[in-house]
Formats: sequence, structure tokens, C-alpha cells
Amino acid sequence: MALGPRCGAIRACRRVLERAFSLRKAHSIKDMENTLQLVRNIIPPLSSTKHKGQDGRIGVVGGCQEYTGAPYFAAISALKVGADLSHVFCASAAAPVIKAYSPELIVHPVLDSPNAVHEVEKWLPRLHALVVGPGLGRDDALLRNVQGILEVSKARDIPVVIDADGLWLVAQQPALIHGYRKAVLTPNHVEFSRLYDAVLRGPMDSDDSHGSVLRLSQALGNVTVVQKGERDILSNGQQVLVCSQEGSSRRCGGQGDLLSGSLGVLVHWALLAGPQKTNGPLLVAAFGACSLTRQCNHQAFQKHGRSTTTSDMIAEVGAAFSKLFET
Ligand SMILES: NC(=O)C1=CN([C@@H]2O[C@H](COP(=O)(O)OP(=O)(O)OC[C@H]3O[C@@H](n4cnc5c(N)ncnc54)[C@H](O)[C@@H]3O)[C@@H](O)[C@H]2O)[C@@H](O)CC1
Ligand SMILES: Nc1ncnc2c1ncn2[C@@H]1O[C@H](COP(=O)(O)OP(=O)(O)OP(=O)(O)O)[C@@H](O)[C@H]1O
Ligand SMILES: [Mg+2]
Repeated sequence: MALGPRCGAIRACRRVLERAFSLRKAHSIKDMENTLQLVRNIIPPLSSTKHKGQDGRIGVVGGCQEYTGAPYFAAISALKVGADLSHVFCASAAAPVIKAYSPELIVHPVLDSPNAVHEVEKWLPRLHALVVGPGLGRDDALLRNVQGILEVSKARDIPVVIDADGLWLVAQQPALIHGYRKAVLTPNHVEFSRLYDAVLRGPMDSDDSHGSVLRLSQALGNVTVVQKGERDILSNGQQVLVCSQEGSSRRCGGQGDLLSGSLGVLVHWALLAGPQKTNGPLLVAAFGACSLTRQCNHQAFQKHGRSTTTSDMIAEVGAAFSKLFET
């Protein structure tokens, strides 16, 4: 008997919380839809008057003896999203393997050569964006070459997406990309903590992921940061976006490579679209790549369940792209 009023109060409290939760959810769905519309605005129309190369020539810098899958996933994803040409600049041991995966990629076995920086630099005038790090490994000589490649890319104002072992390099030398507004970093959970420690010299507040991503971006001079996870949190030091597009619980290796390769193309498209289409181009591009990767994961999981692999996700890029962006 005495519990009656208390139960009523609990039920009322629960109703308020449920309503607040569903309002928040509705609000975030509306935010997601608004941002997806910004992504749609940057996608270049397909046209019979365009020539090969106009919709994107992307370079992936990565691939060593151990890791050949990661640069392949990134480079093929760039093509599947809509780039016209996709190059891989890798260590010599990785090149025949990557070539054998796909005749569609242009593979340069230059990353461990003494002239690596020059060998890549001569291609830069023909590239719209670089994706640096997938499958790069942590060999000192390779990392020194990649440092040089980042320096010449910045000098030529080439947009760079930095992922995986490229982020390892940035954690050792944050000055390499500090203040470069055409850089996007795509750390996973572990890579984010490592970067945060290195740049902000202290552990992050795990209860405040928005604040942590915002602070890291600001400390890096407003470089765009994408923290991947259950929800992707994106910031350019001014705004914070959250991407919670439905994916799945399947976490096979290579999903981040699909994201970084797609982002290489979207960054180019966003910058090409110009400020009248979006005033935060890299953030919009990053939101597009996160949504697309998660949608690919969702679709692949519907078909393959626990056996889903990144190749299954890549097979979904076309349908996922249409569903999200060509409505
Ligand atoms: N098929 C391939 O060739 C692939 C190669 N890869 C390459 O492998 C190299 C190392 O990348 P890693 O991502 O393993 O980086 P690390 O070598 O820094 O390892 C990170 C570790 O953290 C763990 N981890 C990941 N997310 C976590 C989370 N949310 N919470 C706790 N632990 C978590 C992982 O299991 C891994 O053991 C990179 O060059 C990367 O590109 C990956 O991209 C996967 C696919
Ligand atoms: N817990 C999660 N729930 C849903 N999606 C997730 C989750 N964790 C990561 N993702 C999504 O998976 C994609 C890749 O993120 P992940 O953290 O696996 O990258 P990664 O570790 O760099 O991958 P890779 O194996 O390619 O190196 C991102 O699009 C991210 O949104
Ligand atoms: Mg990764």
C-alpha cells in the first residue's frame, strides 16, 4: 500500500525520461538528415562532358611487407565511391601483391626507395588528395620518407587524410600537420588516445568525448579530427558533429581503411564544391565518409552476419551511396 504513490512517481519519472530520450533521438535524426543534405550538395553530377580524372585522382601512401590489405581497401574504396583514378605508393615488397588483388589500381613500388619523396612528389600535380597511413607499418626509414611526402604535399596545398600508422607518425611529430587546414585525421579509439596524450600531454576525459575531440582539433590548429567508434565524433575545432548512422556489431579489420579511402574522394569533392555549398567542407566530407562506411557495414551484415568482412562491405558501396546520397 505504502509503495503505491512511490510507484506512481517512478512511472512519471520514467515517462519524462523516455520523452526526453525520444526527443533527443528525434533531434539527432533531424541533425543527421540536415548534414546528409550538405553531403549531397557536394557530390559532383555525372556528366558525359567530363573527362577521365575530373571526378578525382586519389593517392594512397601505405602498404609494406606485412600489410597489403589496408592500402588496397582504401584505394579500391576511393574508386568505388566515384574517383576516376586511384594510385597506391607502397614499399616494393607490397607492390606485386597489391597489383595482383586488382587491375584497377595504379601501383608505385617507391616508398622504400632512397628517392621516395621525389618519386611521389612528381605525381602530386596530378593528384587531388592523399590518404596517408593505411598499412604503412612503423619502419623508421619508411616513416622518414612519409614525413617528407607530407611536407611536400603541404607545400603544394594537397588535401591529406591521415589514418593508421600515419597517425603514429603525427603523434611523434604533431608539428608536421599543425595548422594545416586541409588535413583530416581519422583515429580509432587507441589512435585517438595516443594522439591526445602526445598533443595535450595528459589523459583525455573519457566522460567528455565531444570536448576531447574539440580540444584535440583546436590544439592541432583546427585540423579536422574524426574519432571513430560506436558513434563517430567529428570536429574542426569550431563545430562538433556526431554520426550515428546505423552500422552493426561486426568489427572486422579494414573498415577504417574503407572510411579513409572514401574520405579522400569526398574531401576533394567538398573543396571543389566551394564555400557557397558548405562552409565546413572537410567536416561535411568526413560526415559523408562515416555515414557511408557505417551504411556499408549495415548492409553487408544483413547479408552475411558474423562472417561479414571488409570485402563484403566494399561490395555494398554502390548501393549504400545511392541510399544515402541519391535519394
Ligand atoms: N588487411 C590489412 O592489411 C589490414 C591492416 N591494417 C593495418 O594494421 C596496422 C596497425 O593498425 P591497428 O589498428 O591494429 O593499430 P595498432 O597497431 O595501434 O593496434 C591497435 C590495437 O588496439 C585494439 N583496438 C582497436 N580498437 C579498440 C577499441 N575501441 N578499444 C580497445 N582496443 C582497441 C586493436 O585490436 C589493436 O590490437 C595499420 O597499418 C593498419 O592500416 C588494418 O587497417 C586492418 C586491416
Ligand atoms: N562500436 C561500434 N559500433 C558501430 N560502428 C563502429 C563501432 N566502432 C567502429 N565503428 C565504425 O567502423 C568504422 C571503422 O572504425 P574502426 O574503429 O573499426 O577503425 P579502425 O580500427 O581504424 O579499422 P581498421 O581495421 O581498418 O584499421 C567507422 O566507420 C566506425 O564508425
Ligand atoms: Mg585503422
